Amino acid sequence: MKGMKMMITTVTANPAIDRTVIVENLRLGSVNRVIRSRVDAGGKGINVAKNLKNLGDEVITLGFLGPNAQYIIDCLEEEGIKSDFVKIKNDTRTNIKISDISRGEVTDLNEYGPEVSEEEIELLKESIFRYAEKSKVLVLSGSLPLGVPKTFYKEIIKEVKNKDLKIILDADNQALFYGIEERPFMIKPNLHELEDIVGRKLETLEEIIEEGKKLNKKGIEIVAISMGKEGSVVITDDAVFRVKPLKVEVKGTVGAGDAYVAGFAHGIYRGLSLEETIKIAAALSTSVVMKEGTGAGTIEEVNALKDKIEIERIER
Ligand SMILES: Nc1ncnc2c1ncn2[C@@H]1O[C@H](COP(=O)(O)OP(=O)(O)O)[C@@H](O)[C@H]1O
Ligand SMILES: O=P(O)(O)OC[C@H]1O[C@](O)(COP(=O)(O)O)[C@@H](O)[C@@H]1O
Repeated sequence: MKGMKMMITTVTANPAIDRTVIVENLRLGSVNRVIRSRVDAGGKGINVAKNLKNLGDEVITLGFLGPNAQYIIDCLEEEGIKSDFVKIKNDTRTNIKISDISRGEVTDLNEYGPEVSEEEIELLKESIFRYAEKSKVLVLSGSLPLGVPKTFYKEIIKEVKNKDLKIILDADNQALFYGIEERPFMIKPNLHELEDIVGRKLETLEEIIEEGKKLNKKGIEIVAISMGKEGSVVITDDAVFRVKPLKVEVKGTVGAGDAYVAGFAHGIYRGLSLEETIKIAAALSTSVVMKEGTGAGTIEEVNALKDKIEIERIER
């Protein structure tokens, strides 16, 4: 077993305590009553790890964690998820999610996150390098807290990239822009993030696919573009797939993108076919939108939804 790559590592540079408040007919500038509220351990890599643990994969999650974030550690321990965070001086952020059940909309108020020092950044980098050696899949997700250079993901990809380690990058803006330059194995921008990096609005599916293909041509093997209630498209060297959304009762969309990424990490880790992987990703993310708060999907939910996912091979 020595030297075998056994695990998936997820990185959350900017974890969050997600506080979801459920309201009816949110009125800005007025007093609103909160019907109920909940707190979840959040942040993209943490959510990916929660889904992967539910699917039975060997996963560890890394990142920065402030002195106020014992709650996150407790949640992860309770779910049996391994973690190895760099403990930092400043507090982890709290992200507020206002879920308006009358309109079926969630409004996210995401903080920038704590200021992180150069020494703390070095510690996380070293830790990622160490775990990458033992990993088959490395998931780099989410925003970067203050003080972390926008080239952070790019530098990591450059250092650890090799044919035995598949890197999934799920970031936005400059962190994604620079990260792409080192050609991770996969990226999963949502439509808005894709528009940000291409610098224009994309009105049609053809335009979206065109831009996805350009990214694939740069050497990114899987470009998955998620489009919320419109489903997703997946572009590889060999094919373009349109993944139809399922019509379900939506209770909260927070964590849907992370579940989608987890589905891919799972499929890649287990060597599943691309079509099976896409179905798992779509099923996991669908199960998350059917839950309040920052949800994660389960094996039972994936099994119940997976075969309902329709995938259309549109070209190549
Ligand atoms: N309203 C919705 N109805 C059904 N499925 C949804 C809905 N919103 C998201 N999803 C599922 O979750 C996936 C990821 O959602 P998306 O909102 O694009 O990600 P992100 O959270 O990264 O913005 C979609 O491709 C789809 O499978
Ligand atoms: O790191 P970012 O981009 O600020 O996003 C953090 C937020 O995104 C989440 O990870 C959810 O992400 P998705 O809805 O894209 O899956 C929350 O848990 C967290 O509050």
